[in-house]
Amino acid sequence: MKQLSSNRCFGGLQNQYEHASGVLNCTMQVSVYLPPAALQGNVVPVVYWLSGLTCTDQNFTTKAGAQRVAAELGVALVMPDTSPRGVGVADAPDAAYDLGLGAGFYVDATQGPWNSHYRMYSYTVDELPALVESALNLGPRRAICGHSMGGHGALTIALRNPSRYVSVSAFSPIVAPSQCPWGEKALTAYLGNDRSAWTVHDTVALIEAGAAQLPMLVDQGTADNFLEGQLKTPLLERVCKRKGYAATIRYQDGYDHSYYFISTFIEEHLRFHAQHLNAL
Ligand SMILES: N[C@@H](CCC(=O)N[C@@H](CSC=O)C(=O)NCC(=O)O)C(=O)O
Repeated sequence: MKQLSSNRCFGGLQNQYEHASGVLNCTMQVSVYLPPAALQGNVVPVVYWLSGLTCTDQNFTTKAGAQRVAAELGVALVMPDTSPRGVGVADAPDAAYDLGLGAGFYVDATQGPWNSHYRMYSYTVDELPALVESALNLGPRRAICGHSMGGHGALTIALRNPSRYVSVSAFSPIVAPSQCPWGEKALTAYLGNDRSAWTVHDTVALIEAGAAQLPMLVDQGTADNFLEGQLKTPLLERVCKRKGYAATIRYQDGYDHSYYFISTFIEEHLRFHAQHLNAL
């Protein structure tokens, strides 16, 4: 990994790196916060953060204000980009914000022209942790968290890989991409028309199918413009109740979809993850 920048932050370091990705077939950027404990030579656990539509590795890094609590708790934060990038990487024909660049949806595309680069599921689950954790001496204890499209990514990735993550949390996640316009558009493009291929990338469908329990926290703002049409949190509440899945799902009064919401509650999410990361 080539270091692009490094800034002292709450006694730790906020770094940005560039690396070649064999899985995505392009060069990627990733931001990493190293808490003071890591700089003192301790092997610290990691919270992976997955961002939403239009984001890069920089949105959460610069807007969420997560570093102060990560420093206190002694956890590293890893913030990847949301899609492959660069020359030859396909984008939506109309440069739409909800498909292509900035909108990888954390799936491995099987359909052209996306399938030569868009493999964000394998990148997030396998390639990135292997690279970052060995290069920076982090882990192996991990938690995963995300927002909106990234909340969908965090939930589906954790549900499919419960042995790799001790806990999962999400802000305003797309809980059922098979049942909303953002998800239907992206999953059709990346995975094709056969909806049976979509179910492993749909939180509600995974829980319906009996996914293993792991500690799960979800926060959703009541003033979020996307709640009714895209995020559909009640579908998650209903499937959890029906299947006896013990998730904590909270509605936060008056909060919208923005990083102001995330910055308000990120401390609670990091403390939730630290409780499980340190229990091992
Ligand atoms: N431009 C779009 C909406 C884009 C948007 O709100 N992106 C969110 C994530 S939405 C779900 O994945 C985001 O995180 N934006 C970056 C930020 O820094 O706020 C529209 O106008 O509808």
